[in-house]
Amino acid sequence: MSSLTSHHALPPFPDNVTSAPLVSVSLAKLEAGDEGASKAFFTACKELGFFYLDMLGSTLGEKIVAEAEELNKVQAEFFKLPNEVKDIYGRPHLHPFYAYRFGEGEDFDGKAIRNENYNLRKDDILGQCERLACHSMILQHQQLFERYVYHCRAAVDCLLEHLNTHLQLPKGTLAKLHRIHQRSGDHVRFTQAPPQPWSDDRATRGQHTDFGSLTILFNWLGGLQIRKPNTDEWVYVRPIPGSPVVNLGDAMVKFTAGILRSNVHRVVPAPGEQGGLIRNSLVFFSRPEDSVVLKRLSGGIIDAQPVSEQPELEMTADEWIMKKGTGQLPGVFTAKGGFEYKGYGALPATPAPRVAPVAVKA
Ligand SMILES: O=C(O)CCC(=O)C(=O)O
Ligand SMILES: [Fe+2]
Repeated sequence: MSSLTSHHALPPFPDNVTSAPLVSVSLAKLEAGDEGASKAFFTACKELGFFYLDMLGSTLGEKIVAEAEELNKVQAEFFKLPNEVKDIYGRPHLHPFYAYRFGEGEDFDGKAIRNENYNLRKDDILGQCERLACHSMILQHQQLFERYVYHCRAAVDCLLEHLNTHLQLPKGTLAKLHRIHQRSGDHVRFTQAPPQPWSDDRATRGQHTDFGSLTILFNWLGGLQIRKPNTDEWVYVRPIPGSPVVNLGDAMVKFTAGILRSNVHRVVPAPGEQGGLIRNSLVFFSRPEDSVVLKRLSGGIIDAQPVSEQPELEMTADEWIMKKGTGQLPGVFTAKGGFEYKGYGALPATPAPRVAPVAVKA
């Protein structure tokens, strides 16, 4: 596998930092319906909401790994474009969310730097909407993007099917909420952070849960941290060649009334020697279809989850993404059916559009 990835060309992730206890789940085994792998996967989705998806030995998985390596080169090329060129594709003028964006920082010498990301939506890539303007170098790699989207979605569909089974939902329940050819907030994200000193402020502001369903994240360097459940302890996630990190987002918590976990995480400078390098990560976010209302599903083991008297924010996936993605819903949404606002500033002034009873994790 090491020849399939470029990790060997980078300084190693240090051994002297505590790393996150992510289990490894084999995609090949899940594809083959292996019961042990499926159980371990479901446990990881409930307990941590993060795991490694080992792509080795899966034809689909190895394609995804090879394509991620190619896209990693494309993103390095994209971020090298002059700032004024990248700004053409920036938010909010191009789009409030599916666009280029940067936050300002300082390098070790106090020089201004950009921490950048660029969201490319699935519906643009697959020609399912009027395409947002993008640079010609993105268009030159159209086929690669298309293959990547189809392949990541095939892996996501496999995971959703296993979840569907464990949740004892009617066959195809989750699949029907995530049809690839319907409009949704699925997107590919390029990210880049230059070497920079630790900043408490940036670390705190960066804490988040993902908004959607399942995220497939390729890391080449450390820097991703997760907060261990029920603690204030942050631990680094060690990058493993050929095994992207998969995590669950808010939608899965809402659909399952808190059975599944969307864990808080953040990105900080890579530890050790790796901290001297530009850090890129490549993210594929899957989301429910735009028109799906984010609320608990009926059926299977979800029906046994308690219902709280507290009102729940209830809106479509599209509304949720746009509000969360543009800072209108501060705070994180984790496993207990509610927001955590601590440390995230003031609550939004206007209440959310609709309310419904909230489900609280047992
Ligand atoms: O860069 C990373 O490792 C994680 C990025 C992330 O959490 C996100 O973009 O939501
Ligand atoms: Fe994230």
